[in-house]
Amino acid sequence: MPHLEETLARLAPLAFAKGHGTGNDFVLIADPEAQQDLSADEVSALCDRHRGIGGDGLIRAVPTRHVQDAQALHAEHPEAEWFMDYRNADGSIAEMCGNGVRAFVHFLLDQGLVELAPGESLPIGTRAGVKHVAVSANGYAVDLGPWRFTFPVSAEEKALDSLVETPGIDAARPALSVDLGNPHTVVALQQLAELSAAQLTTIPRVDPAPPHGTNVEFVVPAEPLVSDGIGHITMRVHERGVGETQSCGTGACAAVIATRHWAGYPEAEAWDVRVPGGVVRVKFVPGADGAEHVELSGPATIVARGTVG
Ligand SMILES: N[C@@H](CCC[C@H](N)C(=O)O)C(=O)O
Repeated sequence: MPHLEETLARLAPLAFAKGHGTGNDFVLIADPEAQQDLSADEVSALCDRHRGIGGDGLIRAVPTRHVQDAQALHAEHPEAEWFMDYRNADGSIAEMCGNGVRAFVHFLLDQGLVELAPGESLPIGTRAGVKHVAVSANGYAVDLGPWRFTFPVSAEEKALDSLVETPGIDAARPALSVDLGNPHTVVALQQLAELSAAQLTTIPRVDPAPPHGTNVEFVVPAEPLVSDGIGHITMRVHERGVGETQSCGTGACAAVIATRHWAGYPEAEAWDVRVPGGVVRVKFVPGADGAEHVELSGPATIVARGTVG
């Protein structure tokens, strides 16, 4: 791998913004002419926290029509003008990012690349299909579409499909896998003290190992789980391709999906997920396709704009 400083120097002058959603932070790049298809080394250099800009991921805003592996999506959904090209901090590609897609729309608005009237939603192309993002009371809400258990589970089963070993947690714990376009493995813990004790500086060992890796969420349900119609859980996450992050939007949805299943589908109009970086809200909404969709909402902020070099 070339020296990090040389990699960054070659990219100069590259305009970027830095943003986050509940502390899940991103380097954001506008690429309207599709001239910045960055290599894994370039992404990890930009995301380096000591010698780069720093971020859990990098998001390139590129017109969908210019993205080679999104041609089918573009043909089917020409309305999704902008594509969220999401990369983890290590340069790997991820299919979806819930906090990222809110930051992405905030960035498009900030750069004057789109307009979003109150009550309207903006269709965004992603590797997990088209997602609609609208302004919400707490920032932005994204319809992440239908979700599924990675392995089929009946509503009656309190299913657990894998075991997760984590330093700081005494024994391997059972977990449930959820697919939100990207992979998740949710581990239920009983106590907040156990959640704090988990050491997430190394990758939790998931057995059987998911073929493309996974994001691992550790979740503690509140007692009572639902109060005043709102479900409450606390979560920490180890993200694939990154490490522990302050928040993970798709992870929060996976954690709610698993918790609701384990709890026998209690009535709740929404779920608040407390993460180290704040709170995101998860709702189940009927989709136009007849399937149950999961909606994520929360803040998105731009903290800086600059140029590499
Ligand atoms: N932080 C994101 C998820 C980012 C991608 C993830 N690390 C993966 O590899 O699947 C979110 O807010 O959803």
